[in-house]
Amino acid sequence: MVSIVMWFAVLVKNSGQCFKNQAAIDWNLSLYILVQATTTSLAVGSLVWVEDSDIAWIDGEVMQVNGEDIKVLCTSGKTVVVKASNVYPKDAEAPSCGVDDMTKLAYLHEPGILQNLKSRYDMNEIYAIASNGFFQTYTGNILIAVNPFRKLPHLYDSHMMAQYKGADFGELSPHPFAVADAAYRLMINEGISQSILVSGESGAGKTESTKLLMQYLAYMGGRAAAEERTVEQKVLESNPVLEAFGNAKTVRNNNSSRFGKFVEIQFDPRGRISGAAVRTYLLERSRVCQVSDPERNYHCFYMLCAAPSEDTKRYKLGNPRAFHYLNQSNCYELDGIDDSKEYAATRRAMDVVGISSEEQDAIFRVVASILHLGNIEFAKGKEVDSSVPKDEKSWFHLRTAAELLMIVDKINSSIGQDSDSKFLIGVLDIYGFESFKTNSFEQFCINLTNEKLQQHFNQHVFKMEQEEYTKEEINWSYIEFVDNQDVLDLIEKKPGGIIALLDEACMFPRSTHETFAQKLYQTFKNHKRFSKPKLSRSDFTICHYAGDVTYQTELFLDKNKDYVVAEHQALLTASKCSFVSGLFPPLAQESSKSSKFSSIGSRFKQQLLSLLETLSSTEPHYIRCVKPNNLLKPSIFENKNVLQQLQCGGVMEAIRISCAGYPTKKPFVEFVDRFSLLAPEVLDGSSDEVAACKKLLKKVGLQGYQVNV
Ligand SMILES: Nc1ncnc2c1ncn2[C@@H]1O[C@H](COP(=O)(O)OP(=O)(O)OP(=O)(O)O)[C@@H](O)[C@H]1O
Repeated sequence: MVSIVMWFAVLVKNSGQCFKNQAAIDWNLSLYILVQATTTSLAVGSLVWVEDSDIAWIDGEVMQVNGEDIKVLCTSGKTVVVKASNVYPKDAEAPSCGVDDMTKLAYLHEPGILQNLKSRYDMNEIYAIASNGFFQTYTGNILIAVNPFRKLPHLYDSHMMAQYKGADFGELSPHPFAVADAAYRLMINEGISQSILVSGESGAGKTESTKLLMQYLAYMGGRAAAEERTVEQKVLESNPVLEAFGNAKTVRNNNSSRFGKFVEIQFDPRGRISGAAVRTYLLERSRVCQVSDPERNYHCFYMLCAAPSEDTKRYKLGNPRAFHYLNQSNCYELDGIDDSKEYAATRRAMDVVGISSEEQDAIFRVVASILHLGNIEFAKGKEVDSSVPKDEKSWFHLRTAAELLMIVDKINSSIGQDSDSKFLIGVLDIYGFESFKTNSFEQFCINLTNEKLQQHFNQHVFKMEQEEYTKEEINWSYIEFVDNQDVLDLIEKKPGGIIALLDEACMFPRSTHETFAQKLYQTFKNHKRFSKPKLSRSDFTICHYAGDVTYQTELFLDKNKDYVVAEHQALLTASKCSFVSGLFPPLAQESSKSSKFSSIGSRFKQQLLSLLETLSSTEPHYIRCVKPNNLLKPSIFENKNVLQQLQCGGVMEAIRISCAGYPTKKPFVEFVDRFSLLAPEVLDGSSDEVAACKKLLKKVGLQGYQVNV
């Protein structure tokens, strides 16, 4: 028998005190118990989980206990001997269909969570709650959404929205509607702005979840149809417009958003939508000029090529195969998608959003020009090192170039912001943590975002736990706050952080990625979150909260530089098309040399700062999207893949934080039910559940529990 260390903390919540605005959840006595099991007993016959190289965790039965060595017969038939510290107890009573709220699991550990998600997924139950949120406010909960890769329309129809309206969180199955509903009601009842942070890797389902949240918020905050387009219609229709210009087929997702976005929905005091704003982050610009097989460029290019003939004639377009920016890849069509229909739908959505037909024409003219620009070939010029466009056609096309996502400005001005709005619900759809074989500047920025959001999450959860324990007079002094400030300092401290050093390198003409890497090695040689991989001359590794990532610096300098060549700027500013000239307003004359330098890294850092400021004034809710397989197919749940995403999404870290406190909560009555067999005499009928719990705990002689009544 291995040592038993168990903590029991029995908390009592006085009825009414915690559920101010909640009527339906009947916590009756409002009592619950927090139980922390740091290690558990292992005896012959115990059911356990052991690590497995193929499927991450496999279950089995303990055959022999030999000190620290445990012999386990796995369900696969093989026998393994493992260290006791690597063995986790399996709950023999866990329902085979899983539980929708994982805080109800008897053991809140990695294999238990994985098993629960898998059993649910096998039954098309794609949502589950992880991490014990805070019942007082319903914030801090994490909804896990596993991509079904199949249509489940019954989950999202108007009947479903009606069901979630007004239902208490936890009363119905976990769902994005439940999260949106909780956020909406908290906003109305408490007058506090809310945010819903949706993250996950590419193809995990962030955009789909975001759309569901927006759909629900529009349903709750919509007004009766007026003669004009309503704000919520505009907000919803901004999605297809953004997708047309900012989404593309990649190997990981046929409709991948190549930018992050924060949609801020503003409400009036009566809870009706009164305005909205979209903020976007880090559009992948390089895709416009460079696409690799079998990916596609942004959808809008193919749509325009498939437009009705009067439009294609006007824009002098035709077969996408004729354009260099599209024919670098052999993929032109998408399964089940008709680009000509998408073109019409995008035009309709632009109408709804309030983009006039002249503006639409200007936008599509720019899109067409980009395709033509890509076909310009250059010939050697007369002067040394110079080149000239090969022919007249090329000169014509050179006058029109633009940056696509400026469309966002148009959407924002058209939807309109409500400057009087006191509260808002923000929905953040942002790329999750990324770690590939090669990681460049984009991954660096994405991972910085995730570090910042993780810190925000940690602080929030920790603060809430602290408040909860203080209220219950539970001693929490031993709970350590996990902080990742050191990684953030490493990346963004000014002066001296990686971004600052990168900016410095970009300003210095003789810098190369190698000199930049050398500078990093020198500066951070003793930093515990930084290392130089052996055998590499220019890579560096950061130890992120979600794991180590090695970055290749080759393109860091080029990708960080952000300027438009002065001559190009002048040319575009002079455009007779006001849409084009508006994209490149003239620069202020007096700007000094240093302020002229603008870097993507620093600008992104500022954007993040402002995002975090907004988020800090809100109560956060979390949705972690999980992609169960890389084949984008239904019914395949790859354990290792999922586990890695749970780690990267901070789910495991969140659970670790919870485990630092009291991870498992059970009502008193359940506790007595489950453990009274240890001392059946406590159920003598003379005492209530609280007293029975106390007697039980005393009887079994456990140390280290707290009872607060
Ligand atoms: N709830 C869902 N029901 C049915 N299918 C879904 C659901 N969520 C996602 N999918 C499928 O998965 C695809 C990818 O989802 P989505 O575009 O939302 O991913 P993403 O996380 O936003 O990816 P990226 O970061 O690449 O933009 C969708 O096009 C859809 O086919």
